[in-house]
Amino acid sequence: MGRAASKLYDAMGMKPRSQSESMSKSRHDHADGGEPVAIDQNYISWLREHPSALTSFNRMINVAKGKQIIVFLDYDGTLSPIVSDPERAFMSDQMRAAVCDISNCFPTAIISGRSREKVYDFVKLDGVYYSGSHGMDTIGPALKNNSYAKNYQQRSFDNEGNEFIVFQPAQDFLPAVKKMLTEIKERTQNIPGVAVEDNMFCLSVHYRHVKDEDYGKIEEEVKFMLANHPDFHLTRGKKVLEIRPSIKWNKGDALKYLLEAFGFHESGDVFPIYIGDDKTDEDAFKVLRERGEGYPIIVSSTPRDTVALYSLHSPSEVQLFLTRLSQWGFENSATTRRQ
Ligand SMILES: O=P(O)(O)OC[C@H]1O[C@H](O[C@H]2O[C@H](CO)[C@@H](O)[C@H](O)[C@H]2O)[C@H](O)[C@@H](O)[C@@H]1O
Repeated sequence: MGRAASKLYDAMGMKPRSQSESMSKSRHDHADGGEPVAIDQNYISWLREHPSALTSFNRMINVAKGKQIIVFLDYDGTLSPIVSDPERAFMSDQMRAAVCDISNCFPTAIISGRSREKVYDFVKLDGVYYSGSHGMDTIGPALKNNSYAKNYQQRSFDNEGNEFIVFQPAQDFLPAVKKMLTEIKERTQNIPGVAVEDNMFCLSVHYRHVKDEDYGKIEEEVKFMLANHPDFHLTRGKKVLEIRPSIKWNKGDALKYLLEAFGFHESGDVFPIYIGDDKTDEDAFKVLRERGEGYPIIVSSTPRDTVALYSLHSPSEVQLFLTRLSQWGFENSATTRRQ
């Protein structure tokens, strides 16, 4: 193990396991050439409050034993690294294999700010449930009765004849979103570097490639447009302004909806794991904290304000975590359930 890595673990009072050892090595191994390494003390302190889900793995499994594990994943920044072109946020084949293995062990859903179709195009796995538009467009298993508005749920069948439900609680907003898509494209077309992404029930206005001095113009245009659409509001993500319908529905509500659809509404027998990197994932972390169950995990390489209890440093660590979890799932298939 690298000198810096062992220093990090010493500082945290932890004895690294073999898997986390190799991951720490890639993060902190620059010291092996003899050069002094600056370890971010703030990150180390933050890690004490949000321990690595890899180093806490055995503790987690002890609590999860006998319960139904359900895995919820964000997409950008969690399953794929943040890249400069949103159209090229591809997932690696290794990550796809890890998610595929997980979905063969436990019910698995991906909840993203992107449109549901776009996430499916990136992930391309059929054994996974998808929720797009920050949870406003969710495919879940078909429960006979659930407590959600029937008029926003549509029953359907996949190619193998399995029944599922598409739940779109923001359906009434669709015509307005389409109009706003055209309007915001026109309003920002002369600002170099802007990219508008159609996420079906939400719109993303990306400014990653916009000059700092032009940022104000984008915000102004978005706010000007929103002034005429009081049913919508603005949220902020990573170099992106997001226009969303003002309904009380977010990734946390989608998580609750899916838990009920999986048959675990108010059940003490479930162990939901949610992994995400963005502000919008905090709503899902909150739900797990309020329910007092499961494992909210933030993906971050820097100290961040979060209600998540555990952390992973990067998508590569997410992959390690999923691989380790599915290995445990396969080895303990008698004590785990796959719906
Ligand atoms: O909920 P998520 O799956 O995390 O989606 C949130 C937004 O992610 C995407 O944008 C972010 O990732 C891009 C690719 O790495 C990056 O270029 C961009 O700057 C980030 O903001 C996606 O394009 C958005 O539509 C999602 O809302």
